[in-house]
Amino acid sequence: MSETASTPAAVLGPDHGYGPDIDHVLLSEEQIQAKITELAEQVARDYEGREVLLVGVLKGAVLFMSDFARALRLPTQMEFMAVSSYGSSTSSSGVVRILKDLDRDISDRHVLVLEDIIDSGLTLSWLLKNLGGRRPASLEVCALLRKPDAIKVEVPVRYVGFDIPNEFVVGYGLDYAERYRDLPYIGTLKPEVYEK
Ligand SMILES: O=P(O)(O)OC[C@H]1O[C@H](OP(=O)(O)OP(=O)(O)O)[C@H](O)[C@@H]1O
Ligand code: HPA
Ligand SMILES: [Mg+2]
Repeated sequence: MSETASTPAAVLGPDHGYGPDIDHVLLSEEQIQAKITELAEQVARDYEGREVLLVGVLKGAVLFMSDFARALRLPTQMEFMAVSSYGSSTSSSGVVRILKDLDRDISDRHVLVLEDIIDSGLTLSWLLKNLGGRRPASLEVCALLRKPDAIKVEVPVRYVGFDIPNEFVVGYGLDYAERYRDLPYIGTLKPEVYEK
């Protein structure tokens, strides 16, 4: 579904005042929430009888983590790692920096990494190597979004919400220069926003 900037506010839902900056909505709040329910049901089936350790990749995955954890009907624990490779740019620097590491040892744990987006794949590829070295019992990825046409490094991903076109998107955790993370939907920005 692709809606235009003229989509009525009632359809878009709350936009926190960002509405004028949005070019078009790629995924509505309803589509995102329905997909999360679907992903959580699949994960609950696959991990039945095991305790899952959700590792949220900050900051982008913060909204996804909070909705996914509530939808997942399994006992889970949560850890967060903060990494950054984009800064204020719309393309990856390719250099992944750990801003905050996990608080606990993950050896022998069933780790499910929650990511908001796989774009070039550089962040996740680096992260999986890093976490894999800590000897978890299992290590899988659940990503809400993936851009198949932007991939530079193939990464094994067990669960994917949506494959999307190769456009820079914001909302539902995803930022441009730290803005728009709080939007409940995912959309693109008007070109003039980048020129500001
Ligand atoms: O596949 P890639 O090209 O590596 O891009 C994906 C990563 O980029 C974003 O994080 P970012 O570095 O912007 O940090 P943030 O989550 O704090 O916004 C996003 O949240 C992913 O972690
Ligand atoms: O399309 C994107 N939007 C926001 N942040 C991102 N980080 C990687 N890709 C994106
Ligand atoms: Mg970012």
